[in-house]
Amino acid sequence: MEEPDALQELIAHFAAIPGKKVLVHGGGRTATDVAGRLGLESRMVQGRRITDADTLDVITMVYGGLISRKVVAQLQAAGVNAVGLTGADLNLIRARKRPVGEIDWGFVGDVESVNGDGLHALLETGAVPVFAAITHDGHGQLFNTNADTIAAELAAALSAYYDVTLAYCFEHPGVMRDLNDPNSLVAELTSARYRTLKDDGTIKEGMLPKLDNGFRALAKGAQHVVVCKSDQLQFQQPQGTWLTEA
Ligand SMILES: Nc1ncnc2c1ncn2[C@@H]1O[C@H](COP(=O)(O)OP(=O)(O)O)[C@@H](O)[C@H]1O
Ligand SMILES: CC(=O)N[C@@H](CCC(=O)OP(=O)(O)O)C(=O)O
Repeated sequence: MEEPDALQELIAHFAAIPGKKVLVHGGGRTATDVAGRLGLESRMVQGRRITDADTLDVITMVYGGLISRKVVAQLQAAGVNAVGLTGADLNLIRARKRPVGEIDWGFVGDVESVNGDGLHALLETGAVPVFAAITHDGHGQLFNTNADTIAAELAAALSAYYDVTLAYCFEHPGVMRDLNDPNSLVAELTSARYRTLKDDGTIKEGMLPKLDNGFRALAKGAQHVVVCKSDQLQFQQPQGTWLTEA
């Protein structure tokens, strides 16, 4: 979403999806860039950003401001009636501070609950919610929360109202056996196969939170989970990697 051309393409494909839809975005690269320009160093541990008070201000401005507004404006230009939200809006996503163990992540929140009724009511008005990766605790504290996790929690909550497909989009056709071979797509991924491919190093880095969250969403009721390229989004049966529980 942080490359203008890729964003334009994603917007066009997202706009073409029939039915009700929700978009979740991060913006970690831009947050790191803006923080650096303000003299703040960014530190990631286990893929999560250590978020002190200054960093929380930056991510609130970048995800909830700059990126959210740009995405909403481009969706409006594509004919999608988008509304930009954080988890604090309409009390949609509550979280609690990630407990301090060996590491204190600062203002990083783990999702506690999703206001499914509120989100369902919003979707039924015809609005298309666009979520920044920000949650709140209900007592005035905002949190930085991983975007893949938010998408999984929203998909699970919405599965009580709709037949939900959770799609994780990125630059490859899906989970690959070899990232340099475009013909090595893993079309179907069971949790057992995931463990094997993780253990032998085939699946790593940024793909791990997508798949961990994807399998959790399936276990919590989401009907379908796919990892794919954004150009597959408009198809009813996108090509990509479909997660299955067995
Ligand atoms: N087996 C795999 N198949 C596809 N992508 C993989 C695999 N293993 C690791 N990855 C990496 O996961 C990345 C996706 O995660 P990431 O870039 O962190 O996503 P985002 O920033 O959109 O959350 C890909 O760019 C790719 O480099
Ligand atoms: C707690 C935590 O790490 N939050 C992420 C939220 C952004 C995200 O998840 O999205 P991208 O991967 O697209 O940046 C972060 O600040 O990087």
